[in-house]
Amino acid sequence: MAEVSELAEPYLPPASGPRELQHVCKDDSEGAGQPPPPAHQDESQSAQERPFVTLTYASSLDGMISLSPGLRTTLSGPETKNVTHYLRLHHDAILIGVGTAIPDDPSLNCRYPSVSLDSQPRPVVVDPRKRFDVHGSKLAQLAVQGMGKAPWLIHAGDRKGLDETKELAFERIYIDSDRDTTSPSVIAWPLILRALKQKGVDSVMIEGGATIISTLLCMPELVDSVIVTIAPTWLGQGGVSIAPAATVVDRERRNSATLKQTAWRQFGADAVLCGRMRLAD
Ligand SMILES: NC(=O)C1=CN([C@@H]2O[C@H](COP(=O)(O)OP(=O)(O)OC[C@H]3O[C@@H](n4cnc5c(N)ncnc54)[C@H](O)[C@@H]3O)[C@@H](O)[C@H]2O)C=CC1
Ligand SMILES: Nc1nc(O)c(N)c(N[C@@H]2O[C@H](COP(=O)(O)O)[C@@H](O)[C@H]2O)n1
Repeated sequence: MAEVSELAEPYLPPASGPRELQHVCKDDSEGAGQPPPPAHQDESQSAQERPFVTLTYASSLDGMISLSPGLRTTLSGPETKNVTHYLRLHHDAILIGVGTAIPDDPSLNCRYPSVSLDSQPRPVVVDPRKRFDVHGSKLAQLAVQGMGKAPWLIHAGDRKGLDETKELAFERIYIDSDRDTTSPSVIAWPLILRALKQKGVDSVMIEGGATIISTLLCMPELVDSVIVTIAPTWLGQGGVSIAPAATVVDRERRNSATLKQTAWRQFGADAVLCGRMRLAD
């Protein structure tokens, strides 16, 4: 536990404890080896209107997060799964997309012994068109058993016409779709994050899947920390990879996303990389 907190604490939401950086691998990249600034150091408008956002996932050495679309794939060993539970305990909410919720049927709770329901994170599923059958899900089951908070389901829809629907085991939240896109089921991320903030969520850990992580890596202004487990294995072609959209400036390819203030540590056979998003020049 001490090793996890030594590595992760500087990258956690502000209320989560002291922020001193240790165990940093020195390299030549910007900020490596330097203590990262306190969370939300530049208090921009967006930082106040949204929760602290951590992106986290487990990746293979070929940048894959599952063997094939919709196939739950274990990459983290027990030691790094423990890191995930530590991180879950330090966030108000855990968010995934419906593309993960349907195949994985996840629990999304912190499975440390004797964690009270009050300290459990709120599971949130972005499911614009209500594809997820929450009634039979593990999330609803855990909520009824008092082992996790009732999940929130985010749907695309006109808030004026549809009130929030609350049930014992889950709650539906409707957010207008993004008027800037042609798809009626795409919700702008600032609106999703603002809705969470308005409902009292001060920190959210976004665990996947590939679509959501890849999208948010292209929105560094919305992301405070990135924590990636790297497992010493290759999943092979045909897997689901994390790959932000290509960036082309003046017809030249540029890196799409880069971390700064990185810190690494080994847990079992896996490495855990922590960093902050470098904003585009
Ligand atoms: N190794 C790891 O750490 C993890 C692996 N996974 C794996 O990832 C795979 C799933 O990835 P994906 O299929 O990409 O699914 P995803 O979980 O990223 O969900 C994508 C779906 O979420 C909804 N969505 C996303 N952004 C939205 C927005 N802005 N507005 C409205 N709706 C939005 C859409 O319905 C979209 O089809 C699974 O195989 C799962 O096992 C998932 C999480 C973590
Ligand atoms: N940290 C991590 N390592 C892996 O190897 C994974 N496959 C995932 N997946 C994410 O964790 C969710 C499952 O959580 P529960 O154990 O059911 O609580 C899954 O839905 C992905 O978001 N994560």
